[in-house]
Amino acid sequence: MSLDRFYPIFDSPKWLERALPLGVTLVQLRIKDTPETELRAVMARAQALCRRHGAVLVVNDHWRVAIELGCDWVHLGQEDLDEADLPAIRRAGLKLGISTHDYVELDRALSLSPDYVALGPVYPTILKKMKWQRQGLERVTEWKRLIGDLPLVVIGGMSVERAAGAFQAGANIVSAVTDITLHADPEARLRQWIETTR
Ligand SMILES: Cc1ncc(COP(=O)(O)OP(=O)(O)O)c(N)n1
Ligand SMILES: Cc1nc(C(=O)O)sc1CCOP(=O)(O)O
Ligand SMILES: [Mg+2]
Repeated sequence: MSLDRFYPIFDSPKWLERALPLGVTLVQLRIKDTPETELRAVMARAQALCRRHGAVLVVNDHWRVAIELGCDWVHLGQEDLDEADLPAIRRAGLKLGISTHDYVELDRALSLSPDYVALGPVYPTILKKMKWQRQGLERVTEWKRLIGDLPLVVIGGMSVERAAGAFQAGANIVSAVTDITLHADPEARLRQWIETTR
């Protein structure tokens, strides 16, 4: 099953209630600083919403909860990989997306047979402090050459206006957070994203 080209990331199921009815079909729930007991209920809510709308849910970081709930996808960064039980993740049938920011991380990611590779930050991001400088579109093209047929997700400072350039450079999927969540009219912005990427 191929993934949609638009991949928004949200920090609450409340956002899914707004985005899924508009036609978003691939979404990540990225929740930080929430106790695992509470997390389970939040993820279960997200999972139910995605199932109802026929959307793919990617659980960021919380692979144990993803296994417990029988989710389909998990996204892990390099630090997450240090403590993740990859055989358990695979036994549970979870598909795996992995973040990369340089060649060493890409080598490691590819050695783990991911189901997509993410590259970032393509442009500067205001969402979180990162030690990585902007990668730029040339790096997107290089990453696509290096990973071949694996889906390439690009992230970091992405916007509706920047999506076409990223696709031309070789990205398969564009991921975004603040371009939507900080927009004055997030629903209108989501509609623009869907129009631009379909
Ligand atoms: C699609 C996508 N790409 C990259 C990330 C970042 O993951 P990670 O490096 O683990 O950082 P956190 O998001 O956990 O802060 C992502 N979540 N999704
Ligand atoms: C969560 C995340 N990971 C990144 C990476 O490069 O791995 S950039 C990023 C933030 C994306 O938010 P925005 O679309 O608002 O820039
Ligand atoms: Mg992470």
